[in-house]
Amino acid sequence: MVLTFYKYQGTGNDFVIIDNRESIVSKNDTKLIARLCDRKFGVGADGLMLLEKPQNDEDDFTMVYYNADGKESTMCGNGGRCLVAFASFMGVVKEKAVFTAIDGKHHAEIKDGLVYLQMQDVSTVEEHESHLFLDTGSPHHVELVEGLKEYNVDSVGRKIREGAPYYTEGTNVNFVEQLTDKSFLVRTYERGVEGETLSCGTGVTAVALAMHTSNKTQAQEVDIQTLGGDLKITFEKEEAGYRNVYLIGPAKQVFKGEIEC
Ligand SMILES: N[C@H](CCC[C@H](N)C(=O)O)C(=O)O
Repeated sequence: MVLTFYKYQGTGNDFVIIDNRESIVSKNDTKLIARLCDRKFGVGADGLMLLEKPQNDEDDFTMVYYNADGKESTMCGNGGRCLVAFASFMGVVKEKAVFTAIDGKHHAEIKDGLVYLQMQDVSTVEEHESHLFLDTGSPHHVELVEGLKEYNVDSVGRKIREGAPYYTEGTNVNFVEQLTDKSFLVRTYERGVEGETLSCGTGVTAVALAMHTSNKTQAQEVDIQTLGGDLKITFEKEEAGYRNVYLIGPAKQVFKGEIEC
């Protein structure tokens, strides 16, 4: 079968996207999905998304996300932004979108060439001695480090991801360096890619909320620099946690292709 796919990237986090509204790809074909994400034997990507038919009247579409290992995973923030851009490119939506992903309903808007993606509310931010932990649709361990540019993200990130208390379930690991009173540099070891990615959307969202929780910033609009580009996170602090959390940034189509599979 010849499969048409689209390659997108959001601040360097890259994805294969397939319009699967006619169910050409079976949702549990782990082997095919891992092959498509393979950077030597396939297209190559950090993850893959299927654009699926909506499951209810309010939604425009459904998002299904897979890590590069071919297994369905939790929410992908950069992937969600890319899927909204793809849905607009395909004429499924104009500049506003409502869709359901594994962590629930999301509203999004394309404005001034950027995709604004509303993330789920976050009710709990765990504060530990050396780090913070929270779930922004995917699990995130967040720790401040010095000299982040030279830091060995891959090996230290892997140890944390595999060790206590995460073990097999794992977590994403975000290393942070404060730049100003409302901006940070972030590098992320991403679960399921099992390596550093150029950026991680749910990760930078977690960092922004963690830095606010630990009083490193009082701002409710935080700028994050990643190796793949710049993202902005806006949010409202409420009694217990955070709401109206938005992940804002670019999402670009790199190429369209066909692959025999
Ligand atoms: N690999 C992550 C999901 C994708 C996260 C990242 N690509 C993002 O933009 O949020 C996990 O298994 O938790």
